[in-house]
Amino acid sequence: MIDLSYRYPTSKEDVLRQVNINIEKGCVYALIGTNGSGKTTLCNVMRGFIPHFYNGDLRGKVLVEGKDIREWALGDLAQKIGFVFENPFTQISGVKDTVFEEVAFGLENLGVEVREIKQKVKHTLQLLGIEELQDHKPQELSGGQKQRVAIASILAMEPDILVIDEPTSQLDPLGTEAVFKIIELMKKRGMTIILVEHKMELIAEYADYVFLMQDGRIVMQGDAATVFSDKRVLQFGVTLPQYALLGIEMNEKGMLLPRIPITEREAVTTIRNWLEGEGP
Ligand SMILES: Nc1ncnc2c1ncn2[C@@H]1O[C@H](COP(=O)(O)OP(=O)(O)OP(=O)(O)O)[C@@H](O)[C@H]1O
Repeated sequence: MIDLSYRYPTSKEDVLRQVNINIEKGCVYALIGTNGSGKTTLCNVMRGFIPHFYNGDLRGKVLVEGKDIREWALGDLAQKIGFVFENPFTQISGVKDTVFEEVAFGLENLGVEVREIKQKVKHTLQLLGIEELQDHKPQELSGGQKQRVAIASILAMEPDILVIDEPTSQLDPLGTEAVFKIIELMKKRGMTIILVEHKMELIAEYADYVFLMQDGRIVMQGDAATVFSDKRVLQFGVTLPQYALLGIEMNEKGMLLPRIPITEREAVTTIRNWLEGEGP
């Protein structure tokens, strides 16, 4: 995205302001920022809903594989970029009787041949470890199961890029962990993932790169370790992973760690090494 600015038809001012970001293949990107900072709008641009569904005023460039997003047909873009909504209830079609059919739905819409659909659905269900749900009614699943089925229905279409907007906001810790295990698995398979998430510990664990938004602008960006060791993040109304907060506090009290840990694992090793070496 180059100098991207956008205003919804009904909004008085720009909700994206001169956004410059570069998304590389195979990395996990996290979008963070306070409510209303523009994260979902940016996702809407990435998946082509802006400008294809929303009018408004879009300036600057969004290039997908070198071609401007305005020139992509939405159908072609949908095959390339999968999108998982915050609320799995919106994603489940409501017209299919079983999970198997639900996951097949997108492929049917793409006109894929029946035999191939069956193979792909089976493979996806296996990959996500939810084969046992295949004959269940989608409407009768738990929130966490629904979210996994929603993700499966997107992954079955084998997109190159997955955009996930707050996938775990409605889930309990176990459901959340299951979704992040899927994200990790997809990353290992070379998928590019763009994630909106408020739980900083999870971002620290899984994301390679972080974009921090405020008022429609990208105000900080960098690899997760760099952004999360920087106390300025707090000025933008966003919290830091608890391990980073601990590290920063220790440094401020003169207990100088060689680096700010951002995950539990890093915190344990860094503090253990510090205790064994320099120590209190
Ligand atoms: N369809 C719309 N029409 C007009 N304005 C909109 C529309 N959708 C969002 N906005 C405005 O655009 C701004 C950015 O909203 P957006 O939903 O992108 O923020 P966000 O960072 O995703 O927030 P949240 O964390 O609450 O989901 C807000 O001021 C919001 O009111």
